[in-house]
Amino acid sequence: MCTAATYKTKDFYFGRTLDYEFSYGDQIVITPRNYAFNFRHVGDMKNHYAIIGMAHVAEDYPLYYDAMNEKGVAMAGLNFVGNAVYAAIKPDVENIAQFEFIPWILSQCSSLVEVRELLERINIVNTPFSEQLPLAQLHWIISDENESITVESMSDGLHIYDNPVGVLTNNPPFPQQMFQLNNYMYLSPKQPRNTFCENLTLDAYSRGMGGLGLPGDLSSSSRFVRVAFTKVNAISGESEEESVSQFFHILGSVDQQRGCCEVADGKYEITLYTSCCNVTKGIYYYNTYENHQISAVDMHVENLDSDKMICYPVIQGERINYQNK
Ligand SMILES: C[C@H](CCC(=O)NCCS(=O)(=O)O)[C@H]1CC[C@H]2[C@@H]3[C@H](O)C[C@@H]4C[C@H](O)CC[C@]4(C)[C@H]3C[C@H](O)[C@]12C
Repeated sequence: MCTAATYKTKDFYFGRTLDYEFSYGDQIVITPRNYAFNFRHVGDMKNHYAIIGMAHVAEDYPLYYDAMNEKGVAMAGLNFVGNAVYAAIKPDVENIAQFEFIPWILSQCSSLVEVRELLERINIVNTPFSEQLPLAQLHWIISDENESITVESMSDGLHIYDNPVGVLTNNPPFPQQMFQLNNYMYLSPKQPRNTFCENLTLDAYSRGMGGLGLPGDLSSSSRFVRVAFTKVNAISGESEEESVSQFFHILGSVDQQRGCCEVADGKYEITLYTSCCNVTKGIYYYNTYENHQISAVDMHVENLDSDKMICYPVIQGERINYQNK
């Protein structure tokens, strides 16, 4: 399971949890403007917008999971198992392999308006990266500071949905996820009033009772409602520290602890990492299951005119701040 969310204070923030039972070996990867992307079916792109995100690197190629570009567009791929279907190659369209989708969009779009234009000509195709790294069944959230969309490639074609709540999890398809929010419109951060029966004396005996009924389990539809409720009600100061901290708290509402979601005998899904992109400033923040300290990589500290990928290892291991030794 995975969850993605957007958040706006003074700057625009975008991030995700990546939940799985093992890591593919991830790094924070910057592809500067002159790193050549060799797209399988549409040829080479020698220069483009710079990109930073979490990726698995194979054959000197960044297989991004989530990323943003220097122009303020961000996107993430989340599992969509059993529903994602990629097309065969077609003439007169831009055939982009599933693993190329993030670089294709982020290398050339400076806004969601441009993303929508590019998506009119795209065909997401079923070309695998390699035998060892076959197709991943994903859907995507793409955002700038003004709007978000969800992209789902299914057996009946490519769907592009407005995503007015700015969150995404996994199955079922996005329209069903949005529809179920109707069931929770009574939820509120305020204390409830007794509308049950005026002749009964009912007591709001605990704080937080306006949220009674918010689903607490780890299923993707429950996480969708929970992170949506948390995100739309979350209040933060405008400073970078307050905003980043609040963003991690929002995704903390759907954090997965080892042992609570068994995926095979003795194998458990956990939140391997949580990311928070300051999309306005190009800073990639993250923490991991084993390291709660927030680490960051700022793309603008690097030479973004380079033609070589720049990689930073994910820092693991808890760093505990002893106060008396
Ligand atoms: C497993 C990840 C998704 C996590 C997730 O959504 N879990 C939910 C599980 S479930 O639905 O609830 O069952 C996905 C997100 C991005 C994926 C990676 C990226 O797409 C990049 C490449 C793409 C290659 O085709 C396969 C390897 C890969 C390196 C992918 C491996 C894996 O499928 C990743 C890491």
